[in-house]
This record gives sequence, structure tokens and C-alpha cells, in this order.
Amino acid sequence: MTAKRLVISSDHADIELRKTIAKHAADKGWAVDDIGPMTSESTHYPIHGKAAAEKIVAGEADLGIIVCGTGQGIMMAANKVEGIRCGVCSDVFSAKMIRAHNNANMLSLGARVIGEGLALEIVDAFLEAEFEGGRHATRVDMIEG
Ligand SMILES: O=C(CO)[C@H](O)[C@H](O)[C@H](O)COP(=O)(O)O
Repeated sequence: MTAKRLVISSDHADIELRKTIAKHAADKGWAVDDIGPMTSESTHYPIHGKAAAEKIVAGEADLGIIVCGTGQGIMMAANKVEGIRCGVCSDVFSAKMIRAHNNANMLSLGARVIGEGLALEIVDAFLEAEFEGGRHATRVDMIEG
């Protein structure tokens, strides 16, 4: 079976958390495309949210995970890319439900909000959940317009 493809990016807020998530997902069988940045030099989260989102709409990745200080700014940037549904999650239940009910294709995490252990649990919930379709597909289609 071909590995599912995950694109991952962040701003400077916590590149170590991003790298930890990348390794964690790779260990679970995901083909991970870590598009950086590779240093902690101050950068601008819209660049990195948009870059990861564009990989998904280009068909180069199935899902994406993005990280900034709160998860909020980089999520806003990703959601400006047509076809992206990205939510910030700080709990496991929401991470499962944004896949199951909202068919989210990106997860955003706040590295200055949650610790590494919770972040990895949230990542697992997001990556393991499946979209339920049915009435939820009707609603997601309404988001897309
Ligand atoms: O949390 C963020 C955006 O929602 C980003 O991580 C920013 O970096 C954050 O605004 C903090 O910025 P700083 O330059 O690291 O102080």
C-alpha cells in the first residue's frame, strides 16, 4: 500500500515541535514532506501556511499539519487557499472531529499553547480519523460554495 502523504510546515515559533511531529508521522508510515523552515530565524507565518496549503491543492500531499505560536495566524493563511479546510486544535476530540465531520485537510497547532505530548496525541487523532460523509458532506459542500 502506498503511504499517505503529509506536508508539514511552521514559522519560527517552534521548529523542533514541527520536526518531532514529522518524525512521529513518518514512524507511523506517513510519507512526510517537511517544507521547513529549517532554522529558527524569525519569519512570517503566512508564507509557510500558504506554501503547505498549496502542496495539498496541487495534489502533492493528502493532508497537512502547520505550526505557529498560537496556530491561529498560520491557520488563517492556509484557509485563504481555495480548497483548504484547516482548524486549530488544542484537544484530541476536536482533532478527530475536524476530519470526521468537517473533512479538514489541514491541522494547525499552537506550539506556545500546548506541549509536545498533547500535540502528538492531537496529531494521531487527526491522522487516524476518517471523514464520515453523508450529512456532513452536504455541509462541507456548503462551505465550499
Ligand atoms: O502565533 C503566531 C501567529 O498566530 C506566530 O507564531 C507569530 O510568530 C506570533 O505572532 C509571535 O510572533 P513573534 O515574532 O515570535 O513574537
